Amino acid sequence: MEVSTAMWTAAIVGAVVVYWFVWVMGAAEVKGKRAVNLKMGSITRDKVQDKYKQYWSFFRRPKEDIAAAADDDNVPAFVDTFYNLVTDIYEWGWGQSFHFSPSIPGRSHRDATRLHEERAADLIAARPGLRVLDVGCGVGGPMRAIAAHSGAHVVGITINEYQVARARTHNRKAGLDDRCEVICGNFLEMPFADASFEGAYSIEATCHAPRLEDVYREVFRVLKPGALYVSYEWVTTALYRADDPAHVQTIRGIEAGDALPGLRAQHEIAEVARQVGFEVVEERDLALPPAGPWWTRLKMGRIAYWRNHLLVSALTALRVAPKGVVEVHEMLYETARHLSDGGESGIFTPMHMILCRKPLAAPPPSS
Ligand SMILES: C=C(CC[C@@H](C)[C@H]1CC[C@H]2C3=CC[C@H]4[C@H](C)[C@@H](O)CC[C@]4(C)[C@H]3CC[C@]12C)C(C)C
Ligand SMILES: C[S@@+](CC[C@H](N)C(=O)[O-])C[C@H]1O[C@@H](n2cnc3c(N)ncnc32)[C@H](O)[C@@H]1O
Repeated sequence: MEVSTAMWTAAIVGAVVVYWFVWVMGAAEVKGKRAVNLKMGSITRDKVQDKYKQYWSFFRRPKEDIAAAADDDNVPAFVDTFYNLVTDIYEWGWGQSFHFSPSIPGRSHRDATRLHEERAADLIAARPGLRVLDVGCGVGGPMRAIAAHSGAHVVGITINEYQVARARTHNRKAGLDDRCEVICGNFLEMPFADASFEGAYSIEATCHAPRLEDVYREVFRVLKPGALYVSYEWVTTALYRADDPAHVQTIRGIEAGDALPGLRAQHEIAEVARQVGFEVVEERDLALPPAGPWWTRLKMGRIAYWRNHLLVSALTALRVAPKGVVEVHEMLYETARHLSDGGESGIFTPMHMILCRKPLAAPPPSS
């Protein structure tokens, strides 16, 4: 073979490999983002690394320190920063639904995710003609599944502007923008009138609230009497021992890498719901058998991790992705390790389900 032919062949093979690596493998989820489009939300390129450092020094502290420094009120702002940093990576590597679901033998992750979302819609009896609130809606994966499944009109709220833009784009593309609305706001002080919704749900979102009662009280306020609310909560289980250093390390790792001001214990959830005036209809850990393990999807393996790591490193070196993405990706990888340790050891669940009803004649909530 002539030298020039060999060089051309090598160049073509190289181009195909790069194309496959970045555009095909880079879109880890079929409908996810591509790695070449990784932005960092509304943060300008030159500020990404600084924002990451600020985020990390805020959330790596234990909850007692966040509370002692009277930093509770700053939590929503740092949660907003967190979602600027991770939203594109989540979409790229996970899809448009930012939550876990029990694995189902023989079914894809996408099916398992959709069924977990439809279960929430069924629990609150969402149906055509009802106006339902999605508390902490992300980029709207669950909202679209629930609107399509139930026929209800869904209004989502998220603290992060960038997610609002992404969710609206996805809603339009899915042809669901007439039934899916997205509002930017704080779920601790919602911009909605009293008794303006006929149902509500939150999927792995209220764990970001420094005090769960603040968000439950707001949900209670905006629901009509008789309406149902279901939440999938992140909690520590009865197996968690605060005197076991390995347990503490796992839970601290989950909190720091997921912008959580402090995980609550499973038994506290119903107490808080009742305290704000809800009637608790049902409570169940959806991760318990016969449910298949939710954490297996997280065990991406060294090869997949290195592929993604190499990709974000290369894109940063080429200045396609902003500086700081590699650090954020590294943090997520560590977080995934803590999450799967938490799942495997049984000390943590991301799907403690609580179904509540606002009583028809509401007694005054205790403060
Ligand atoms: C409910 C929340 C988020 C839950 C999950 C959607 C995310 C938690 C950890 C995330 C990930 C960890 C590892 C990443 C990996 C290193 C990267 O290459 C591709 C994306 C990940 C798989 C990423 C995807 C989303 C998570 C699973 C919290 C915040 C309350
Ligand atoms: C892990 S994501 C889950 C998103 C969505 N429920 C899903 O399953 O795809 C958590 C969501 O809660 C939102 N959130 C966190 N704190 C919030 C707050 N104080 N007000 C409004 N939204 C908030 C985040 O912006 C994000 O959209």
